[in-house]
Amino acid sequence: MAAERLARMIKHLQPDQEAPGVLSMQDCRMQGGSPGFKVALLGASGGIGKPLALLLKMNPLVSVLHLYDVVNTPGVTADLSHTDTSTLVRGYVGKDQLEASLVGMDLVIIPAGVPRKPGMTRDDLFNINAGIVRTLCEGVAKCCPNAVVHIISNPVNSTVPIAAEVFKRKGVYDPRRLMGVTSLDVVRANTFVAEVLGVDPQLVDVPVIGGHAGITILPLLSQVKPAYSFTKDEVTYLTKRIQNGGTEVVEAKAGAGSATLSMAYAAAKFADSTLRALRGEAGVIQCAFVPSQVTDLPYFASKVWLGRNGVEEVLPLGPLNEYEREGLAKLKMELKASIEKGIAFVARQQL
Ligand SMILES: NC(=O)C1=CN([C@@H]2O[C@H](COP(=O)(O)OP(=O)(O)OC[C@H]3O[C@@H](n4cnc5c(N)ncnc54)[C@H](O)[C@@H]3O)[C@@H](O)[C@H]2O)C=CC1
Ligand SMILES: O=C([O-])CC(=O)C(=O)O
Repeated sequence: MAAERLARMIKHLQPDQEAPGVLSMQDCRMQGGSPGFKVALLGASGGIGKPLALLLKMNPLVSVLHLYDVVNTPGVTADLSHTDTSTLVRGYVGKDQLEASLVGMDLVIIPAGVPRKPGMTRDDLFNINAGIVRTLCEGVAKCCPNAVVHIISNPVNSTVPIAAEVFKRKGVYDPRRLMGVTSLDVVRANTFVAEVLGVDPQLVDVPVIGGHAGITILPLLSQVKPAYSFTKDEVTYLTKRIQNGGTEVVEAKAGAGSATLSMAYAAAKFADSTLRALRGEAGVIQCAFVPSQVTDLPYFASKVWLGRNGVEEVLPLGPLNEYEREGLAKLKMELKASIEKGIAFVARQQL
């Protein structure tokens, strides 16, 4: 049988090396294995990284998965490589291996960086995470400048502008290929709205716009699907709970970090949508924090149409009610400051 013949040809695969003198896993794929995308996960040993790596390895669209971190990727990779899905997983550890982890990648997902503890804002993470995102994006610019990049590291409202400025400085910027991951806000909104409506959350779709911190997270409950007319109290409760979802988890974890499992779930869904769109599937629409012209801010989260090139079109916000218009007016000042902080950070750097 073909599968047995291939199995005999692959004697033993170490995470980072192909067995000498036998067909490489890549060769085997070229002889009939499932084609797919090459995905790198930077920050793969962390609270988000590990479950996200598992979910990506279970995705048939991912043919090669590179796990990069400054610690522990050999163990994570060895463990994950024993799961019987066809995705080839390789591990890379330490900054000397960053470039090798990035060469040839189609999609790079970045959850590297420190998480919040109770009492902190996402902006309190800026001083550490800004430099991490900058360095990782320099690697992307050098080794896989055409890759789509998903930024998870907080504060997303600043780290996405940081990534963009790095790519601009390196001459590889394509706004269609840079996305801040805000899908957890949508996942939370769907869950909390479904609780109020008493329906399956999989049937609910709430667009969430703005950014990814506090009041910059603005659910558009007037556009919920299936259509529903919430009371004023329901709108206030749901909006605050969605805006506070991250803090709710940070407080419950009491110093042990922030959302990891729900974030991995949301990131895996967003990655799957992106890959389906890159493959040519029509009609893929998700919310993301992207370079945008739908408001007067240069970056904004809203529904985007994903396609073969990444973001094909940033969709208009649609009709907002008075509560949402007020929320939008309030969030813009905070979001503007966070965006400018990211841009100013890169302007001060020698890249
Ligand atoms: N966009 C969103 O909706 C969400 C964003 N986050 C953010 O994601 C980030 C990661 O969160 P967790 O996984 O819980 O944190 P964690 O501390 O568990 O894991 C972070 C990982 O990044 C690694 N790392 C640190 N510096 C690195 C570098 N220079 N290169 C590569 N890897 C590096 C660490 O070794 C660690 O394994 C945080 O900034 C957090 O605020 C968290 C939840 C939701
Ligand atoms: O709240 C945090 O620090 C992590 C995060 O972004 C979220 O859970 O939405």
